[in-house]
Amino acid sequence: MTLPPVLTVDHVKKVYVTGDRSVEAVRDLHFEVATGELVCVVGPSGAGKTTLLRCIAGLMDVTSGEVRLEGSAISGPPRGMAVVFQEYGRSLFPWMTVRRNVELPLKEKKVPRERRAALVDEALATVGLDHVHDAYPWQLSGGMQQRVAIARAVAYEPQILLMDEPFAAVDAQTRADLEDLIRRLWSRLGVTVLFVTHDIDEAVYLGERVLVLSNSPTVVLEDVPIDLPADRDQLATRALPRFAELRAHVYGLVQQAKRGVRAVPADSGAAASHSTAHTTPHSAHRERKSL
Ligand SMILES: Nc1ncnc2c1ncn2[C@@H]1O[C@H](COP(=O)(O)OP(=O)(O)OP(=O)(O)O)[C@@H](O)[C@H]1O
Repeated sequence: MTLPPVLTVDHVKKVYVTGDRSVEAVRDLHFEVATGELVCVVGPSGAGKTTLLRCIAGLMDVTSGEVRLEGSAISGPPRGMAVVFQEYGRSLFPWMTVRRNVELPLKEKKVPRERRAALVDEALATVGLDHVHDAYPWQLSGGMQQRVAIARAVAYEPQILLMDEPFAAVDAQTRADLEDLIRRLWSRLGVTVLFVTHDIDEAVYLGERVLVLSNSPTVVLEDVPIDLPADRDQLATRALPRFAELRAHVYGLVQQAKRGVRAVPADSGAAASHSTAHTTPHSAHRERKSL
């Protein structure tokens, strides 16, 4: 049985208009994300990745087309979404403790006090920060602050978690740890994740699918299924020949996108030619392990 899409991006177009100038950032983006999928989005700089995420998050109106969450059109920030941005320093309130930062959206959602406390405790424990409840964000490292931002998103119990370059500002080791944290959270909570990144290796390592965008005005150049085993490991997964094939395929697509290619033949790449060990989102769910 196929699950209905939790998210539908239905022929979305976005034109920025400033005075008498207009920029067509997104021309015609169309894709669906099924419940429980982890989908990564890559594309050249300026392809419209942030624009797309802001439209999905209801932070900006689309020019035409529609974004639907569980079949209902989005016309403002929907309750069922949480967003983690790159600038953790700006997304946390420096005058509030870690605990208060994580709790704030739950207060706004009118979650009762006891339930709030339980959700905050669990989220901070899940990201490995149960020892810093009373610290202030500025007392923590960059990687820890980004964990707080992730805990805040997770405590909110979103149907869909949007992430915009969330690890771009942390060091390589922390980045690898946070990637594994996202895989574990996704696996344990069954949350749907849409993850925007510049990093092709990261997209292939994390995703069950990678959407490669053309350059602006943007369309989906290719929707690449990532048929790697669901249980991922920074060393073993990245050493797989299939990982190298997929990385090369996505890299090639991004290079084409930079040159202005806007459509690729359906049977052109490694991704399409490999069918063994394919892990669908639903079979992946069955294989996932607990934290
Ligand atoms: N507020 C705005 N007003 C006018 N044009 C904008 C605005 N924001 C973005 N753009 C334009 O829209 C296009 C897409 O920008 P966007 O920031 O969404 O791309 P991106 O893929 O996220 O870029 P990057 O990877 O460099 O972060 C670019 O041409 C950009 O100049």
